[in-house]
Amino acid sequence: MTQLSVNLNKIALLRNSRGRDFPNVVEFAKKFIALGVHGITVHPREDERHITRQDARDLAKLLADYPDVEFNIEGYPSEDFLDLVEACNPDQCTLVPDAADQLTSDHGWDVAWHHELLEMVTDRLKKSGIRVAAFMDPDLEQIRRVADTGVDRIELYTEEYASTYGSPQQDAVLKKYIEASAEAQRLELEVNAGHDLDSHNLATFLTIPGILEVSIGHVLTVECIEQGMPTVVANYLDICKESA
Ligand SMILES: CC(=O)[C@@H](O)[C@H](O)COP(=O)(O)O
Ligand SMILES: NCC(=O)COP(=O)(O)O
Repeated sequence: MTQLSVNLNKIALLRNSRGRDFPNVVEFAKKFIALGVHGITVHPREDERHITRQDARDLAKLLADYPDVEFNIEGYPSEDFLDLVEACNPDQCTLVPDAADQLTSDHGWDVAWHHELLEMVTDRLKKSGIRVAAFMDPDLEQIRRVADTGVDRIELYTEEYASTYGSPQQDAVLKKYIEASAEAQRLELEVNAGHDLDSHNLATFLTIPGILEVSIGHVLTVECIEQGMPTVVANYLDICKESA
């Protein structure tokens, strides 16, 4: 069964839009946990446009009381980010090659350029007992290169899958992800996935064998506004239960 990790970035974005602590990110984490999600994901960006460093610390404190709920912190491994991750000590850190001015995450690592950085950061975080994942395109050559950096997992960047879902390109694109996931597992890398997954496209994606975790936030948040959190979370958990 694939684990569902809910990304709280957009709850924080709403909170930041009014200059007071409402909606409260920790309270929404509790609501999602009460509905049965397996994990909480946040992506504290340098400009704190949504999740702040304090949010991450507050969530770390909350999740210490929920040992069965995983905490995943995503971000670019700057010194400031790494200090925050070590202070929060999450179950997992997902390394994302985002520049500070990017609108959102839109590519995986180019390991040829960043091999040394990934190797050094991974070694540092694993010494704290943190599982390390690398945010990757479904690119076989990049996945082969990342295998010897020491990362435990990859997170497949699924925007291309989501944007072609339901189009004539769907099957060819899905095949790329099937092959990328299989190659990662052949190299003894575990596989997560995320970005633009939603309640319509997720079930087909989870026909790919061995997807351990999906992290979902943007569309899930909108679906919760439309349909209510209980209905939406129950639907995602049902889909995750049926994963290959
Ligand atoms: C890494 C990834 O694809 C997402 O987890 C990312 O956190 C999205 O960031 P925004 O919510 O800032 O678009
Ligand atoms: N790693 C993906 C994630 O955490 C959430 O991505 P999205 O669902 O907000 O696109």
